[in-house]
Amino acid sequence: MEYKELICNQHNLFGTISVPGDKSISHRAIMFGAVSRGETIVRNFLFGADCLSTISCFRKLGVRIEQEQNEIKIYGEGWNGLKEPSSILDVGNSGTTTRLMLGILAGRPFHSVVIGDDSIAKRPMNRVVLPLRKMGATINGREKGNYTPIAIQGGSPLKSITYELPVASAQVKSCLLLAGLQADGETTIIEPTATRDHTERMIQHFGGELSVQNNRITVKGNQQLTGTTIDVPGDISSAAYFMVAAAIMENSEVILKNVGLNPTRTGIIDVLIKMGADITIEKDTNTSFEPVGTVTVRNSTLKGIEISGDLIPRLIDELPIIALLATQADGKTIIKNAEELKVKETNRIDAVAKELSRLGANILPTDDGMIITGKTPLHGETVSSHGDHRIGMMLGIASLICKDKVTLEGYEAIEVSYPNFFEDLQSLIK
Ligand SMILES: O=C(O)C1=C[C@@H](OP(=O)(O)O)[C@@H](O)[C@H](O)C1
Ligand SMILES: C=C(OP(=O)(O)O)C(=O)O
Repeated sequence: MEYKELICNQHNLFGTISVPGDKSISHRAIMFGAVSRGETIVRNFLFGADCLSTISCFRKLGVRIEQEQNEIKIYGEGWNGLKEPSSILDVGNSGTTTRLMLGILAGRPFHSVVIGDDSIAKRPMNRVVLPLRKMGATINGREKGNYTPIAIQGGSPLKSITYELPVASAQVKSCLLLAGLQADGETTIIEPTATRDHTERMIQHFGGELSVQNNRITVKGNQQLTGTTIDVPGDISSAAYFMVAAAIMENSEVILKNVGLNPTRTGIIDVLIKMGADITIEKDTNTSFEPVGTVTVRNSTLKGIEISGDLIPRLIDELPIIALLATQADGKTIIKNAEELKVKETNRIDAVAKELSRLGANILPTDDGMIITGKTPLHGETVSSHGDHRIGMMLGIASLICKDKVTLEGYEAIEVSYPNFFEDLQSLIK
């Protein structure tokens, strides 16, 4: 566990940055490139630990993936280009890699074993294992297949299904769409609430067929995809830390370029607007399959709001930094319907409440979210990332407004999605 003394007692943040590539899109670019025929070029790929785990797994599955300067080249040979791995597929800390890859492996005629770190070993896999078994895959694992290590044997032709998701999860939806692309017949996934649609966009970008009607997504089986070029937008989940920092620090203005503005991901912008933040959005015109633009945030007076319902999947990973934002807003912020936070890299309801309370925030964990009462001044303390990148970065921003020294335990966790987070933050401190 590494300790880092964080930057504290700052009053303004000023400048322009481009955050690194989107994590969800980077994972998918590797996976779709790997199962397509022909070359795929990925620009602005996120070189974070999670996406590197995806590359390492697909290399073990026999796919040639090369890094050339800042680009990744994937030499796909179609679904049949994947080969039985001779060693365990290690997903590290990445839930996205685990769940999406299982959807691909379910249709491949070989045996593989998937393992990850201690956090992955606690994250529920039944949400993908049960429907994949319905489609015909043989999956075994700890606690009847709910936890890694998981062994999967594909081979028998996959049966298409119509499946209503019990939880709003883009990972489960994507896993089943990836299996559905290899199945006989049409697979339909019904979502309770819209979740990020990067997989749907990517299927079409790689030349596949897909139809979306309201909350029903249908893919035809036995589809062969074709390699393409992907420009990964900047990750709005990473940009969120600087949006919040600029909103809560006196005399600040941060301009974020090339931020992904897919409407299934922009809940953080809706929240900032509703709380009274000074924020402007300028969409780029020459966007490809994912919208991007420039987001400018300046300091302003903020008020507490309720965050619940359909909004939750549109900002699920931003809730730790939104909790910090709420500590600097007047009145109560109530976060509801966010029980999914309990099964992320750590239990994010408990971790956020515990660490922000240590810094002096008034925050009450609830069964499906939290209640934050502001505005509270924050003070220095030793805090922990709980091995979770999003908690680590949220505390990195919190320390900026703490009066005195904050030490972060487990700061190496931020490698997962934003290896240069502290360097980029430092560049905005004037
Ligand atoms: O599909 C994806 O890329 C992701 C979906 C979300 O997870 P769930 O599908 O579990 O909600 C999100 O929390 C995760 O960071 C990335
Ligand atoms: C939950 C996250 O990722 P994953 O599920 O891929 O581990 C995240 O990045 O916040």
